[in-house]
Amino acid sequence: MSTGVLEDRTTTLDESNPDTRQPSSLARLLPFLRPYRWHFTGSIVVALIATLTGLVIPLVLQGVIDGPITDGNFAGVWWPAALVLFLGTVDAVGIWVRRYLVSAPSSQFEISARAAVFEKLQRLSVSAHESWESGQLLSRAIADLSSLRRFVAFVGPFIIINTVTLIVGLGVLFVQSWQLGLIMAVTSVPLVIVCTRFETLYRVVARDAQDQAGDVTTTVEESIQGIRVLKAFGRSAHLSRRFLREAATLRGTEMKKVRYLAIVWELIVGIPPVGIGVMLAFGAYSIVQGTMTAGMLVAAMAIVAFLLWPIESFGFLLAELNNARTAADRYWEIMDTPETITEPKQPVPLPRDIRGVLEFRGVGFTFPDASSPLLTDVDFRVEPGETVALVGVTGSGKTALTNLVPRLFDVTSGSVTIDGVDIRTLALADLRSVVSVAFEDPVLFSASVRENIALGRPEATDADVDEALGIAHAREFVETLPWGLDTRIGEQGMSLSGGQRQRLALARAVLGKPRILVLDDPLSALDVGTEALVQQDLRRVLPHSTTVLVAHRPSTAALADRVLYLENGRIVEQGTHERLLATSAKYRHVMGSIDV
Ligand SMILES: Nc1ncnc2c1ncn2[C@@H]1O[C@H](COP(=O)(O)OP(=O)(O)OP(=O)(O)O)[C@@H](O)[C@H]1O
Repeated sequence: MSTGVLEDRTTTLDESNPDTRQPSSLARLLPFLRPYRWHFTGSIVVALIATLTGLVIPLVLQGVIDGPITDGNFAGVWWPAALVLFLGTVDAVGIWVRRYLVSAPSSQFEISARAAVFEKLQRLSVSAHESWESGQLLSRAIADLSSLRRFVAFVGPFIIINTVTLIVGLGVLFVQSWQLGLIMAVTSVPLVIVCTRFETLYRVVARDAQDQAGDVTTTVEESIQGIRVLKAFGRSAHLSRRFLREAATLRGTEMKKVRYLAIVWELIVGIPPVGIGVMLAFGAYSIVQGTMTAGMLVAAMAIVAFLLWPIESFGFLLAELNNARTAADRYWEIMDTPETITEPKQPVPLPRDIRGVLEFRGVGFTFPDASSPLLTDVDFRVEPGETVALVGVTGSGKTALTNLVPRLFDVTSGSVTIDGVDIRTLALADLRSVVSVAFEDPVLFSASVRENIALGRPEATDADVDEALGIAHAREFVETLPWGLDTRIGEQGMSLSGGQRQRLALARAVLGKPRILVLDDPLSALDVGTEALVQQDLRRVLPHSTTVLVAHRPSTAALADRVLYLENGRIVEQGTHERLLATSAKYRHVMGSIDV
């Protein structure tokens, strides 16, 4: 896959001007939370009540010191002690209720956002997928969404809770003694400056770290998928070095994050004691002067001690806020990718009793990232029951042409029609219900043989599946599998040979005798004997469909009623296989016949 887009994406955040980031990427997630708005509001209210009860304790302390203790009345301590116990219980219950209220909704948020990104990936065109590295997609769909869940469950609420706690605490301090409140407020100014600066710096490294984690995921994923090639070519060590290099880069960025965090923590933890010292000195002086009671000073100190955690937690909360913002930016980069293969606004219904006349009319096609057209003025018509083979040198555009029929790509000029209807005006589900495809590289999923074959037609009966297996000459080997049709194959199941996989992909394509069949060199991995057997049966079923068949071998081309010879994206010759063999030197060359 291309790396260019990754490079583009890692630089979408202009480091010199961090404000180029979409400011509302987190706010755009609110619709996911709307169904649980009362849970989240309730959890914040409960947490606020629980936290603010803690602020009452210093006032109780003041009452005890200036009252019963000063008066030597020990019996007067019981009620305040019971009150403190009650406030502590309220705090503990509040913590539990808050967690109870947010845990299920925040997990549900993660699931919904992940489902939305998965659906978006399904809707995105093949070209969009080709422009993203798979690891980047994985890290966005998995790690970034976990970071967002932490944000909605914990970080976001606590930014609100701690801010309110600080404001209320400062207010109580001002009411107690405006001088002590002022000292505390002045001490907060450097903290605000530190936090703002930290926020700006951390945002850039947070983005780098998340992109680099995507690179590492890509390398791991590629090394697992390509393990055979890597081993066969002895390149495992090379990939290990790449992995270690990327992991080291990521480690460097993570260490940078830790350094920023350490500095900010140091300042956040270090600055308040200066204020506390000044407050203590002022308080002691005031007590001596008789303008403040000992209880007032103890209460003020207890309030400041109570506010230390909300202050200190801001370093961590701001770091998490930035991780979440970057995660949200990266999430919306996927969600905002334009969908190029779209449903028509008002789909034309499929013609009743569809015949399956497939026509390419003046078709031109250029890949989205290519500078010149691949296909030019391609005109041909395939009648129902007819089989047309596409032949041409490698890279001449045969696969690209077949991809236009199920709209994996859209034509850039001209049109492709089925029974005279432009396929772009049909609903995608309708189009794909009449077009069946077998790709050159047969992809099987982690599922049973039956599920793999009935992928496009889940309603297919056992008899349909059996017939398709028969046509692809796959019945025998499927019967030898441990659980027959129910054997799990694909990535996490039984390994099959290339020819077996290809036959299952062919069975999947011919299942239910589709109106239009697109086969990209479907027999290339079969031995000559098996190929001959499959061809015999294919010959029997092809007349039921309109078939476009990419052929590299004479035996495959011979299945077709007509052959189109592609050169530089144009059809330059056409006729029956035999006629082209007899008349075209180019054709004979491509078919591997000795030129005469
Ligand atoms: N996604 C893409 N973006 C840009 N160019 C592409 C893309 N996919 C394929 N190409 C280029 O388009 C050209 C035609 O590719 P295509 O796969 O259609 O050839 P083909 O005739 O089927 O070849 P083969 O016989 O080797 O299968 C090639 O030069 C290929 O590099």
